[in-house]
Amino acid sequence: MGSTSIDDSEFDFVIIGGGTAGLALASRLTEDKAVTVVVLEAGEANIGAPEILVPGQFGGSFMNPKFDWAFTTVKQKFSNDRELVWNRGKGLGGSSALNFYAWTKPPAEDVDAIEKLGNPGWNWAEYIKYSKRSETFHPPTSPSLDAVPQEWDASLRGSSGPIQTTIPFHHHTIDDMFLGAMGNLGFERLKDPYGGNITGTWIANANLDPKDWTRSYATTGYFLPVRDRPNLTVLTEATVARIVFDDAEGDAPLTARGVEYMLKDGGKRRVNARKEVILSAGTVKNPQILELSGIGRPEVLSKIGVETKLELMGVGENVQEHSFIGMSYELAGSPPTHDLMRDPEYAAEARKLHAQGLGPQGVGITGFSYFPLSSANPQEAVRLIDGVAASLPQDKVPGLKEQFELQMAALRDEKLPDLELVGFPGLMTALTAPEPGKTYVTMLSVLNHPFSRGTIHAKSTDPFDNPEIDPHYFENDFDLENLVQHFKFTRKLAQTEPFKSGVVVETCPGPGCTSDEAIRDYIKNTHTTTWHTVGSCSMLPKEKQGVVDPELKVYGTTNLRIVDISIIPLHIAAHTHATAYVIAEKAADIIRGRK
Ligand SMILES: Cc1cc2nc3c(=O)[nH]c(=O)nc-3n(C[C@H](O)[C@H](O)[C@H](O)COP(=O)(O)OP(=O)(O)OC[C@H]3O[C@@H](n4cnc5c(N)ncnc54)[C@H](O)[C@@H]3O)c2cc1C
Repeated sequence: MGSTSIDDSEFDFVIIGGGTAGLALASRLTEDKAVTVVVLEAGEANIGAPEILVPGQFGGSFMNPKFDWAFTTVKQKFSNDRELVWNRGKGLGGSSALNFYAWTKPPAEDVDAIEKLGNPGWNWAEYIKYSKRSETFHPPTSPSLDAVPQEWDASLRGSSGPIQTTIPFHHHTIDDMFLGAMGNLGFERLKDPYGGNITGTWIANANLDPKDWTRSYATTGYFLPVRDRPNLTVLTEATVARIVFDDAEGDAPLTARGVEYMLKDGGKRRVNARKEVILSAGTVKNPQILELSGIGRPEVLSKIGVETKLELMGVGENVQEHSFIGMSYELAGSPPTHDLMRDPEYAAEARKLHAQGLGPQGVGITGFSYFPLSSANPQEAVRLIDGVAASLPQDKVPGLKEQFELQMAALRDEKLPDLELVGFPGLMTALTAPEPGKTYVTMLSVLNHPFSRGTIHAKSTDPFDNPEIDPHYFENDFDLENLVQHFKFTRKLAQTEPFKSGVVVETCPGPGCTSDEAIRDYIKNTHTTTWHTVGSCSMLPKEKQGVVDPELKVYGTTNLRIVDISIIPLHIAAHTHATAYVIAEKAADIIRGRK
């Protein structure tokens, strides 16, 4: 790892972005000693940083430029003109260094839908094969197992992959309340949600290494064990400005020869690619890098004064975003939660205990539930589903019709989830301040399959100028109405035992928020990114506004691929960390000709 010593040198593969997928891919490609790889990462190495490694600090490094890009969206017309902050991981490991440790996988149908959109080989069977390759699951043992009684199906888990996963040892009272009340409302408790069925309630695993209860992520799992390979070079604080192509005659495909990158001091450098350039800079930055390289929508490129080398209408389009709202409740009897960390003495003691593999720092977000709209409110589900079917702009954008058909089929399928509810052990809503000595639960409602589509485009030729992010939140009314149903369902849950006796009062938004208009306003004023944005470089047929083909190659190029979650063309009901590794593992096989 270094900073400036690779000027003008040549590598077989140049990977842009040392994040989740980028590092995983670099590690797999350099298993072949004959292949050389360089990874260029805009952020710092951050190796050994306690802000990354020690769990239980959810959001603790948000807005810190060492760890967080802290992007902002443009004003959101349907969210009361708010500009939302989008935290995304910066530095080695990317967002895997910043995330909240929830290790989840999608329903099989969501992955199969990606194949149905024109991507042979991107299905559940392949997903599970590559997901197993990326992980080592550590079954909990006593005393963890006594604290959180669990069943699991070992056949669904990996046993020798780089990312360590387990069940956090800290037991939450709120999980008993939440999952107990869901059970009393008739929702099934799943033995193991990692086999393609997630509908029901369950305890999630976390990407924690039980050896010392620290974060297992792309850096510790994929990079550090191989950092001394002579064929792997990783350069940090190197911001890629653009990909450099050979001049192509007429409509001949473009061949990438290397990339230009900028050092912190503004110095411009170049590195060359013998075989391929691979873009793994994430959903937000990939479209900007393509556009600065002359690939994208001509009207976007001409606006910023970049000559169009390759017209590709899908670049920066089809952006899909999970968004969530929280509803907070004060807990009866103040059982321990993350809230106690606000007390400096308690936090210091927690850090000491963590060093011994004990205490609340090992806390995870574990109580999860996914369920269809119809089981939240059958009458409203019919009304809303019929309403959205009638409202969809079927032919406006190429490729959307097929996506919406799959989304409608999923909405009408009473076995598939449309709602996600997660129990966060602590106050995670911003409108009310926590009171000393009191503890809280925040029920998080997550929109998984939005119908609104956003855009992300470069707004200047300066690679340090972040792109214009416009997620078009709630442009399709169904997305808002779906969250209204989430909200009402959470109120019903709070009236169900044992949740009911476990809480004193709803603190946010509070019992005064009752009319549909007030609920909508609360959602618009408080919803936030769930940090899982996909789609800006969708894997779809080119005429459907695809950017990459099923081999992840950018249309109209001979040797430029995209490998990260930006290629997901239709959002999945899962947090996206595990899926980023699936994409990288599969990409490695595609590139090595082993698929
Ligand atoms: C706050 C937060 C919480 C989350 N919580 C969870 C969770 O609990 N569970 C879960 O499953 N998922 C979670 N996620 C989502 C998950 O972590 C991400 O979806 C996943 O890590 C994305 O991987 P990626 O490879 O697509 O992008 P990233 O990991 O973001 O990698 C992109 C990399 O490219 C670098 N880069 C960008 N531009 C340039 C450039 N011009 N030059 C060089 N390098 C560049 C970035 O710095 C970054 O390192 C969370 C994400 C965040 C941000």
